[in-house]
Amino acid sequence: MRILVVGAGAVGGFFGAQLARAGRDVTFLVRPKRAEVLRAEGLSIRPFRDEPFSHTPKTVTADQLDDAYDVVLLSVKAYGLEQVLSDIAPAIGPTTVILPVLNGLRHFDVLRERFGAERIVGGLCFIAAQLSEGVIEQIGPGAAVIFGEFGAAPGEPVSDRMLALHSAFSDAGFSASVAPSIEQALWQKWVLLAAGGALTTLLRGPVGFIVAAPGGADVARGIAEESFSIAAAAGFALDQVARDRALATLTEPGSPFTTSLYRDLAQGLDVESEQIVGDFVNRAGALGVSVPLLALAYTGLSVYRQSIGAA
Ligand SMILES: NC(=O)C1=CN([C@@H]2O[C@H](COP(=O)(O)OP(=O)(O)OC[C@H]3O[C@@H](n4cnc5c(N)ncnc54)[C@H](OP(=O)(O)O)[C@@H]3O)[C@@H](O)[C@H]2O)C=CC1
Ligand SMILES: CC(C)(CO)C(=O)C(=O)O
Repeated sequence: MRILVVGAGAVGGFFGAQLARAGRDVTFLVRPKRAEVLRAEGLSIRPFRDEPFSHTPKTVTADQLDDAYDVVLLSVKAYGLEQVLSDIAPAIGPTTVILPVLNGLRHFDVLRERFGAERIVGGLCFIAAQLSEGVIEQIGPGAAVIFGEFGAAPGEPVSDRMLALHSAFSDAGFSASVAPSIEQALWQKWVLLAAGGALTTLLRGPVGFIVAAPGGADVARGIAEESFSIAAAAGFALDQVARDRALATLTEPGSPFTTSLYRDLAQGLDVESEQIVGDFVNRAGALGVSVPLLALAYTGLSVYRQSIGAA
């Protein structure tokens, strides 16, 4: 199975290098500058509490793409998606599966519109990683990619292409699984991410600092409850186990938990606030759910984007 990983940043670089190290046929679609760096230095990965490794990646730039791949793993930031739509077009054939692991949900409609719903599968990842000084560093435990066919119900037989994807992604240094319902899995992750992203960017620190500050744990619980309400109103209520797990993540004393949204903001970079928090808040409005804390966080992120000239 030929896999094209689009973007060799924190997420694409980590999962792509792990897949390549496990012997899978992986090519990275990168922009010319990144291609140059990768040619000179390779991809250096520092897994969390594990041996660092380097990989010499097979790379291609958009102008060199001339045939279809079996799987296109999309791992760019949301604000890079527009450009990617035209860049990847030559890689998309009649049976290509496009597996995006971007955060949020908006990109699925954009991809369906451009490449046809039949080529898009649901996907998400769990990892805490960053690219700094040329090294992709996994900064917390656990790495997982979860995927599934849209519309497949729990208990239904898994489609052949999901079985093939599962086999291609298995035993490669991270967890890979087919979700019983990818819609539910996407919402469950969105709740954790939007709540965690809103909380850590609003109060500007990791969960451990927030819950140790006066009123911090109340804000965390308030944001979690607002987030649970949006998912429930949208028809994707989290079960008690998932709620308890999310709440524990957002209120654990001493926890270093942040989010990619927070880490980007802390480094003065552009943030995916529209896709992660804005879309969430707007959906709450459309569903008649009151979310004052999430809305406040969204306002703060919008001010931040103006301050860095991104909006
Ligand atoms: N980092 C994390 O811990 C997690 C991130 N995510 C999500 O994963 C997605 C990717 O995030 P992340 O990996 O952190 O982001 P990064 O910014 O680290 O990586 C994105 C990469 O995409 C590349 N890129 C952008 N446009 C193109 C293009 N047209 N062609 C080829 N490459 C391109 C950039 O390359 P260039 O060098 O050319 O700019 C960059 O290396 C986001 O939606 C994020 O929210 C999800 C879970 C955890
Ligand atoms: C859910 C979480 C926090 C970890 O995968 C994430 O997706 C992110 O930081 O972007």
